[in-house]
Amino acid sequence: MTDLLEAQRLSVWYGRARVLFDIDLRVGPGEVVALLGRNGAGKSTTLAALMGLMSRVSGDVRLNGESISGLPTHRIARLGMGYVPEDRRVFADLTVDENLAVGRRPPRPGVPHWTPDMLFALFPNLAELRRRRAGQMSGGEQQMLTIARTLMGNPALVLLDEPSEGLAPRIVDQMAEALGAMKTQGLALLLSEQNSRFARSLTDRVTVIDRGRVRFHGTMAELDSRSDIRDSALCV
Ligand SMILES: Nc1ncnc2c1ncn2[C@@H]1O[C@H](COP(=O)(O)OP(=O)(O)OP(=O)(O)O)[C@@H](O)[C@H]1O
Repeated sequence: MTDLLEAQRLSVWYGRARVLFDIDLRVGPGEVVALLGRNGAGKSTTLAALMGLMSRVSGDVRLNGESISGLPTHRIARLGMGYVPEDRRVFADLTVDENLAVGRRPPRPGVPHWTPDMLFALFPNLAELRRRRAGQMSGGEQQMLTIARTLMGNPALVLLDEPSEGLAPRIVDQMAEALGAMKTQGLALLLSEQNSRFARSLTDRVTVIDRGRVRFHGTMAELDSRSDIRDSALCV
């Protein structure tokens, strides 16, 4: 079966400094893949490069078998890739309902078609705040709204950069539950995290990067038996 997302030999430079070295990565349809690594390992840069946000890049990235290397971000989004960066991207002056309306795109064949009601079932907190301006919501609520708005675009795959970062423990549990429900709907996810605790129950495969290089590809169970990788490349 064709992978939904496949990156081969992805390399990125910030100016003259190379920060990613030939990263290979793949996500199958409906699969959840965790990109793990310490602070500064290159997770955010990898996701930004996949989304077409980095200017100095080499390698090949394919979505549904078609090359998206060099395409501008809005074209990649239109082809079905959603992106939730680490810093929340809500329209602060717009209400929750209005933020969702801004994200709305036509349904896409073969992938979940999200409606506001489905999203409010996924994120019950947002249902109670429909008329609240996003700028007046907590960080966790804004994070949920960013994800919900991304889902309104009916993506086939969502890249999530450290979705549990900075959230209160109770909200982290809600986030993990929501990601599980997204997976159940058939959505593929590529999420970056510093450690393997969050979302481990929904992760099908793991890629560990360290100083811009892939150190490990495999299942969570295989990673659990690799104390060398966990000790040297992860925060545990
Ligand atoms: N704008 C930038 N200019 C120069 N170097 C950068 C820039 N952003 C990141 N880097 C460097 O690129 C490398 C990878 O950073 P990146 O943010 O991708 O790591 P990360 O694994 O996502 O870490 P974090 O958990 O802190 O987000 C680091 O060495 C970082 O210092």
